[in-house]
Amino acid sequence: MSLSKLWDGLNESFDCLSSHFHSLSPNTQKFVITSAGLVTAYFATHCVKDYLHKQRLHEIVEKRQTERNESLRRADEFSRKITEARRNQISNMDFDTLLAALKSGEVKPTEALHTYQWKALQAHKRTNCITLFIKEADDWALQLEKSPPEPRPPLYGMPMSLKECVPVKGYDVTRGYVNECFMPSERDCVMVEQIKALGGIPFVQTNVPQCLLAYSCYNPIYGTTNHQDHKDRTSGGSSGGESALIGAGGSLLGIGGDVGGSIRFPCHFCGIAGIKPSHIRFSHRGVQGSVPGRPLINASDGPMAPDVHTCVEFLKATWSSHFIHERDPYTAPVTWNDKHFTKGNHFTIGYYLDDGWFTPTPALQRAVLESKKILESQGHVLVPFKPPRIKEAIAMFIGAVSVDGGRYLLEHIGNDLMDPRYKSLLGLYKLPFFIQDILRFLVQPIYPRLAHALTAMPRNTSELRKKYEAIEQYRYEYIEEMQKLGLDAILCPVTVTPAPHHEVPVKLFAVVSYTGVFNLLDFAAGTVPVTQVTKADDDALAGYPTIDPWYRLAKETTKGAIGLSVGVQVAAPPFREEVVLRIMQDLENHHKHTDY
Ligand SMILES: CCCCCCCC/C=C\CCCCCCCC(=O)NCC(=O)O
Repeated sequence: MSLSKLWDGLNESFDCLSSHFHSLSPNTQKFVITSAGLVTAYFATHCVKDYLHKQRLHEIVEKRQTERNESLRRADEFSRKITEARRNQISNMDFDTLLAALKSGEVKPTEALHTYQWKALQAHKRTNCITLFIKEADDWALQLEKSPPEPRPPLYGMPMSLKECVPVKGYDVTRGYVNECFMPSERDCVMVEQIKALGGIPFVQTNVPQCLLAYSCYNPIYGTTNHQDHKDRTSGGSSGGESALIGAGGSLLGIGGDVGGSIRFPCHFCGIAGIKPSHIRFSHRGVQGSVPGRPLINASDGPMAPDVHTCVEFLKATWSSHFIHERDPYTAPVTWNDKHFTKGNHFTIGYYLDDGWFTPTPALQRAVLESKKILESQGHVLVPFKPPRIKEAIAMFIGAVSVDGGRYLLEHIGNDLMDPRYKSLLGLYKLPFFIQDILRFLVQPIYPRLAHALTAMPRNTSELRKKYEAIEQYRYEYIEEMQKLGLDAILCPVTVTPAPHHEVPVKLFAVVSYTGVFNLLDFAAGTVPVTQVTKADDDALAGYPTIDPWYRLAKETTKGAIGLSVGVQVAAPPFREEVVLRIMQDLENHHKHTDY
């Protein structure tokens, strides 16, 4: 339609309305004018309020960025308190060597701290992984130096990094929301209390995606964190600041959190190791996840490190006493079980390459097959395992994190500055249920998996109760399948792709079937790097399915990913964390002696 035609049309409509208006009685005319005025005033007030709110949020971001720059500057200044030669010397130490040097007094806690402040800054330049340095760390290190030389606590002087949502007194837990800036935690969470009691020094907080329910890493306060070697790819999420920092050498040990894979995705993407214990082995007092009120999908904190061995040492130390249970009686009083971890133990392990819901790209399947062979060569018994009803399990997972139909996320992101990349996901949540039903009907023939995801959210309390009942049943069904085969643990892919491009994860949420199932089951689940994407894997992508937009996206983002790290996932029922770690350690030991 040409502009002049449009103009003529508008004029005609206006004339028509105007003649109708003049034919009305004076009182009705007054009523129409007043109502129009009120409606206009309402919308104008709303727009102004919204504008002022956004302005205030931008000011908060600016203030926080100034504070962050000052925090980085200060850390840089402190990191220069030791000579470059000494720093290089400490820098080259692995976890065991540094810990031994700290305990023997060969390295002082302040020296270790200054070295890691410097290394973290270098990692930050590559990845944008740091939110704030913890300025009290210097005092804590000095206090440790002044403490009597014996007995040295197990993590004496070891600098440790924390995902931003692990509460530290005096520091925010923003979860990437601007609205939650400048609301510092009033006390340390139990994990931080324990780290300090063990002699560890929390020294830096790391970036997360806004809302935490994502395996990418960007938010409007601190920006986007990238993979240490590929700016255009994500370091993962939601513990993506941790994986980038550790992957780039800026920390030897960090704490992440996991509700659907937030430790395992980033470890796999960045080529490091990590484990999410079952939630009953760590306290969650004061710890906020993406969405509160998930009785059957709980948050699990856990260690992330360059290697499995460091995770083991950390967990041995934290579970060496009843420290956690004494502070939080809702946790189980279970200490480290060395019998399960003993070297040479042989386990029966169920394995699968494909969960039947989302076929992994070639490198991720190869990683499982090669790990199977390695574990067999070490005396473990590997048997094929078909995880039960994964299609239903993913719907249970989505339903359990969206018990309110996504309201909590919509309200929090809707009232904040939003990264536009979240639009598509929030768009789905925004749709009223009857539109979701229509959409489901329309997409069923071409995109049946999305249609299935659209059935996942409970619509009333009765459906919610049924959802919880279904999860309880699923847990026992899964355990029974394992018991029938005499399985101690499961070996499977971590997800579907290696580190994807930043914008992919929020669209490709369906891959959470591989990680989310173990949150649903509350199993211990960890990730260890075992290989890298090869040219042959890239070529094999030609045969990868393209039957729906999710598959096409997975294929597209995996193209050209040669050299990217690939991990495998190991999982076992609650209180079998040590079994998971033993298997991960066996894989790691094999790779230590053979370059992959
Ligand atoms: C109308 C249907 C809408 C479906 C919307 C799907 C909602 C999200 C479901 C899955 C998200 C998958 C990403 C999970 C990544 C890891 C999340 C995690 O562990 N976060 C930590 C935390 O929550 O604290």
